[in-house]
Amino acid sequence: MSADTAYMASIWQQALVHMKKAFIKPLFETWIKSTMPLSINDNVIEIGTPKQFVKEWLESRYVPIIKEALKAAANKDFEIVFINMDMEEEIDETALLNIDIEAQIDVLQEEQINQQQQKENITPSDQLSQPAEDVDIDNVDYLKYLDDIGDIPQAAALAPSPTILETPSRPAVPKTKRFDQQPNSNMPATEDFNLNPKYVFSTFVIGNSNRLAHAASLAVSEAPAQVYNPFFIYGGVGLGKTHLMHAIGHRIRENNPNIKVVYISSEKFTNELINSIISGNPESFRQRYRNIDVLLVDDIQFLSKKEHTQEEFFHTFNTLHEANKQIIISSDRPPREIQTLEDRLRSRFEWGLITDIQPPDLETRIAVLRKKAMIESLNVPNEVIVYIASRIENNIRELEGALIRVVAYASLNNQPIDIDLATEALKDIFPNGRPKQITTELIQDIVAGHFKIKLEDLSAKKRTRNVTYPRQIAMYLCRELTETSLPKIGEIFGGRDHTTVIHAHDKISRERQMDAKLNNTIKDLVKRIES
Ligand SMILES: Nc1ncnc2c1ncn2[C@@H]1O[C@H](COP(=O)(O)OP(=O)(O)OP(=O)(O)O)[C@@H](O)[C@H]1O
Repeated sequence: MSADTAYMASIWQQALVHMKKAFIKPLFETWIKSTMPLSINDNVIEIGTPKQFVKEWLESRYVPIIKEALKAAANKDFEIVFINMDMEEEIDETALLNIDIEAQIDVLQEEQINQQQQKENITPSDQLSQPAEDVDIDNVDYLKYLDDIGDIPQAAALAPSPTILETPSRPAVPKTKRFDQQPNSNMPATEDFNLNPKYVFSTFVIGNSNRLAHAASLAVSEAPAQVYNPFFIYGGVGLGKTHLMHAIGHRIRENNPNIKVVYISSEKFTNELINSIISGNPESFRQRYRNIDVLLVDDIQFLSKKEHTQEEFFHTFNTLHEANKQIIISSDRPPREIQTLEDRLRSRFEWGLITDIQPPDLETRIAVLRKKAMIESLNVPNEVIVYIASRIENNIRELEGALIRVVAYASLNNQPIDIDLATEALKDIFPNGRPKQITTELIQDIVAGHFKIKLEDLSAKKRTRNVTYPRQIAMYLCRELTETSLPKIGEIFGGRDHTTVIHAHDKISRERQMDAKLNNTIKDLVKRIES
């Protein structure tokens, strides 16, 4: 054992002792014990995790506690880099998550008891001091409001109310002890707006780009208003935000059919508000949205510039949140980037959990298409699936659209689905025709050319940065763009171990999120590889 390794092992052992005290037992046993220290270098320690989702979960939630334990052990501050080791053993993600939820609920319950105790000590004068922003909604000038043309969405202005749909029936799961809210009784329980029966958890494909959003959505649906409230999901067009919101709505209703779940887009919210004002009955609107248990508002970015709708939504938000009702919001960008969103609304969105969905990697895009084909009982050859998935990167709606187009084309022409038919059916979308075969050799060639190094350097033993960096990028691209296995990639790059490939992939994925220049270089390389 080298001196560094011995030092690292000793620090980690001591840090574990601190963490054992800091975490409750089930959390320690499930999340921390499965990790291991990999390397230590000045003030950076690399910690291996058995799976990607463990890495993401630790990164997003427990870094401060682990850092504190390391500081207590080594008497200095460490930066932690988590590395997914992709271990073979199966880990039940949902079980881990549940343990986490249980632990959080314990903490929350404790907090609630503390708050209750504090409330009981509040003096009457304390209760009178309202926050300055709590404006009386009844004093809003609605004539001015109607003049405020910016509040009327163009295409859908004054649209009728959303259709009322039932959620698909599944035997009701007995109410868990955590889900102890009293459902609101002012509205029939069946009044669930627009929950699409196809958007459920079982049809949602989990990948690196949406794993955290999915895990948090599950947590919210199992313990509404108790873990993350509000829950804010953001991400680009067609990446599954609406799907996840509906899935939460369905799951909550499956667990308790009496819960009133309302899904609405922010445009419809605006339209309904305007309709209620025109018909002289704004109170009915307020009653409708303030007497529910779970409010799902999609595409909240459309409220930007709509001051009065924001005002109304602010009060709806407050009423529901104070009554301990769950609020779930989606947007195409994080709250701080929604222009002209009032600060008080923005800060409320930041009370809970904000999570994002990124564009899916190739693996996830293939899995989405396979799942879609399976659900619709479509017999689509793998090469056609890979062809579509490698061409549409940023939008799952478009990905599904392309698949449907190919299937329809085959059916109309009464031809079997193969790569030639797919090329023909999609020629307007992919004018370049047949896809080029992406090989590890092609990737190596393009990367070496870009970095002006010799092709052999990528598989040589050299460890200078001008070679290791391109090598890591090339390994990353081989993993992203080809279906070559990890050991095979290691072998191609000079007989390296598969853990080196995992490390390279992890490092470049992480750095590309923080380094715009690297991100652009990779996009550029991908374009050249695929063109
Ligand atoms: N991970 C996924 N697994 C399976 N299907 C998915 C996934 N993500 C998205 N989809 C599908 O892609 C389509 C678009 O998803 P969705 O409407 O949820 O996107 P969105 O992010 O809300 O987009 P927008 O910003 O346009 O509102 C839907 O048919 C949805 O079922």
